[in-house]
Amino acid sequence: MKSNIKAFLDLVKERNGHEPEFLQAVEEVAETVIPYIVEHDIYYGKNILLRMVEPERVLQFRVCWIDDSGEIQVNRGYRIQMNSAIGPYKGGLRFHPTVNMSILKFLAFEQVFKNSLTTLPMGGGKGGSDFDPKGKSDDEIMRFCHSFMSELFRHIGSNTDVPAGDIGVGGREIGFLFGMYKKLRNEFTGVLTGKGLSWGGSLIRPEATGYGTVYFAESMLKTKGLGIKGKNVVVSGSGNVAQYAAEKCIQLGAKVLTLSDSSGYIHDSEGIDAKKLAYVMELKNVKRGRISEYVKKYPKAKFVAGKTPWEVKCDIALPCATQNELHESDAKMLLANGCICVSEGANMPSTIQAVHTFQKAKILYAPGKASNAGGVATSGLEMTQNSLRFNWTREEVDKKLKEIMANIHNSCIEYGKEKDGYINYVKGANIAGFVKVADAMLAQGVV
Ligand SMILES: NC(=O)C1=CN([C@@H]2O[C@H](COP(=O)(O)OP(=O)(O)OC[C@H]3O[C@@H](n4cnc5c(N)ncnc54)[C@H](O)[C@@H]3O)[C@@H](O)[C@H]2O)C=CC1
Ligand SMILES: O=C(O)CCC(=O)C(=O)O
Repeated sequence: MKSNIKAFLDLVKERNGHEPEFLQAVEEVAETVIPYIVEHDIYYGKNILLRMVEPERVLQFRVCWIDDSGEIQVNRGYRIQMNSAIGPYKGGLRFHPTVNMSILKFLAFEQVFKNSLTTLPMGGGKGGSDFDPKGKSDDEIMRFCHSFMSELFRHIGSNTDVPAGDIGVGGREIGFLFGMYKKLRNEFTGVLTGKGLSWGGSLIRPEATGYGTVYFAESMLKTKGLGIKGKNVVVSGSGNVAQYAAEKCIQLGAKVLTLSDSSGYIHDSEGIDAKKLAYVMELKNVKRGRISEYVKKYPKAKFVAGKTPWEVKCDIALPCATQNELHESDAKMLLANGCICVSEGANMPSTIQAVHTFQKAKILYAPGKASNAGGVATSGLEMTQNSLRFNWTREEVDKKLKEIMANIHNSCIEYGKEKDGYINYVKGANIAGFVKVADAMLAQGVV
């Protein structure tokens, strides 16, 4: 078995050697899916995984825009259309200076499995730009988004490819992108999700990724007869996913101790309550400030510069910032401090070594493609509402989100339960995600 995995990874490495994040995401899937393929004749010998690691289409384009001082800026725009076997390409756009082909291909690859797990008819894609929104005026953001869409509009559509937000792309950016798409196409369709409520958005979409991550943690804890109430929770990040993960933890009676950004983390040993979280939301979403400012407002809290929050003692860890933010040494520290549950809000926040450390200790560990799927699932619900030209209530969407997260948890148990009863959520998510896409690819032939 090991030689099958190695031979496959060597081939992928040969073609994509300069893309470390993509190779990491592929390795994590290959470790569990290749043994499954070898044991199942219908998938064996058909190079299905080899087909799945090759994007159906890769788009790269120039994005020129004029900054507030009148200077012409040039960025790179991308869209990776990874797999459309079970539905139109679907996945977010990331605007961050670190964006490159490796990062977007890893995200698009993960998205294929994640979207399949939701049970909704969505293929996988991802895109974005190396544009850095930090420090830009609203006008500059608008000019950039308009320019970005003036090329992307040719390649997307409500039945072709439906982008949404990710790091650096929230409601403001989706608005500007939608405005330009509508102008160029002269049509009002659900081509993007994460839209404002008055122009086609869904209730709960902003909350969905963070809420879903906590619902998934609840399901995992339940397998041990435990709950979230009264637990100490460490959250990384302070953006969309982190904010709503923290909000749901607070609502369920847990104590949220930390939040972070790329400059460091804040530790509030008294707990971040709803009022303090409202301050963070204003700070991050309106003033677009740094998390370190929290300690000026709440001086009993401390700011730890240049570090991640994994050194803080907790029961539950929710990594909600970015890829590879949790290393093997962090995993060991979390275990030594008594952490029993890790539910990933971010995409691939734990390194492969950190994942193996959690699994060896047999704690509850969920990979992002399962635990953060609530965001894209609710995007799927937004697409449905757009097609129906109808809006569901907050309660209806939240109920559907809870059901979807529970179904994903059940799929992980179905495909990931080991002989000794340990639930390997990585194996479960990878195989359950793979089966649906692979079956569709087999049915559609070699295309
Ligand atoms: N927005 C969504 O619906 C979904 C997002 N995700 C993932 O969740 C993660 C966070 O995304 P959002 O909250 O949407 O983005 P955001 O732009 O709202 O927030 C990103 C957060 O990550 C922090 N961050 C970024 N780079 C960092 C670094 N190098 N070190 C420490 N912190 C860093 C930022 O300071 C910010 O707090 C990403 O991995 C994203 O791919 C996953 C599923 C859906
Ligand atoms: O809602 C979407 O389509 C995008 C969500 C996303 O980018 C993700 O799940 O990582």
